[in-house]
Amino acid sequence: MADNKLAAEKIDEALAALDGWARMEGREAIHKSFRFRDFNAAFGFMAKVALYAEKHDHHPEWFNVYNRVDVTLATHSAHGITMRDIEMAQFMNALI
Ligand SMILES: C[C@H](O)[C@H](O)[C@H]1CNC2=NC(N)=NC(=O)C2=N1
Repeated sequence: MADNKLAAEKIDEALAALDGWARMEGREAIHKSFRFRDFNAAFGFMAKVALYAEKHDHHPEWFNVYNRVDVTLATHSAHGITMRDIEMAQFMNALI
């Protein structure tokens, strides 16, 4: 079930195939820092992710400065990392 917290080994297995993503220290979440050519490219990425987020009712935590988008993914309702986070990370990686 997509809403169940994943076991540590499942997360590591998934992250091995997810370029740039890593577990966060001190929090059950995954993180990646994306760099783009400029703000327009960064914001275009965010716009596509925003549509995905609304469609799937799953929303990223992110911080944008110019061409940088720092993303943290966790499933708040599960207090941890679920397949929803892995699938969103896969979607983000497929956009770049
Ligand atoms: C009410 C609404 O469905 C929930 O708050 C959704 C919205 N987006 C969410 N996003 C994330 N990342 N985790 C959640 O638990 C979550 N819950």
